[in-house]
Amino acid sequence: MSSMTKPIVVFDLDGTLVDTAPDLLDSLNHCLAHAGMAKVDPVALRRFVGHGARVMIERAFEAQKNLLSPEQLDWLVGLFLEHYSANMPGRSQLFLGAHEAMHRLTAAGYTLAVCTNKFEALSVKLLTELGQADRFAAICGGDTFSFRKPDPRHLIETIGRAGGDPDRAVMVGDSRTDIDTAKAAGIPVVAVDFGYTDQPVQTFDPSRVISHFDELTPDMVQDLIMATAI
Ligand SMILES: O=C(O)COP(=O)(O)O
Ligand SMILES: [Mg+2]
Repeated sequence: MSSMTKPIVVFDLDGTLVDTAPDLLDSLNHCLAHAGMAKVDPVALRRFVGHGARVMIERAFEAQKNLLSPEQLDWLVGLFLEHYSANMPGRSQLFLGAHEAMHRLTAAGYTLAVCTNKFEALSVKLLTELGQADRFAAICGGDTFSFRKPDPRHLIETIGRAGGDPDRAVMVGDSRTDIDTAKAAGIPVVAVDFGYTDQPVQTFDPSRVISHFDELTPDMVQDLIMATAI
């Protein structure tokens, strides 16, 4: 571990940094309407997100007993991407206090990065349109590598691209996927309880749970890194 390497905080995107659900829902419903299927409501969406657009669409169709062929799924993913990308940033906004929390961490000497199962191009575009992309030393999506969360390599390689050290890193996420990923990587994980999960995040035993970004302080992050450094 080099003393020159800055400690790093890696954020999940959908449901953690940015409240994207209204736009994901609009674009998913656009696909369902095209296929003559019923719309999904915001509560049901929570069961479908977390593993990228392809899995979201597949699960939404499965829930209506519609099993898609790979060709149909390809077509629907294309339809989704076109609609979602064209309407971006839509109603998506940073969660309350996220801006200030990132600013505090950067001022305290932390590197920031994003590790998301969203497509990389969509993630970069969304963060750019929200004026946030420049804060991050790396933005790695579900298609950046040949593996993605919950594979711990997605997190480890994101840290690598950002010039960080996995021994001085903390993950922040909203789902079981994020918590499992961080645990498998041996990295402490702060769970937000306002994101997209159909079970309470406490169920998955994260290192900490926060209900507002005001709670994510440099002191908390440092304590978590110190606790794993022994
Ligand atoms: O959009 C998804 O399904 C997952 O995205 P996330 O990894 O940023 O939560
Ligand atoms: Mg998420």
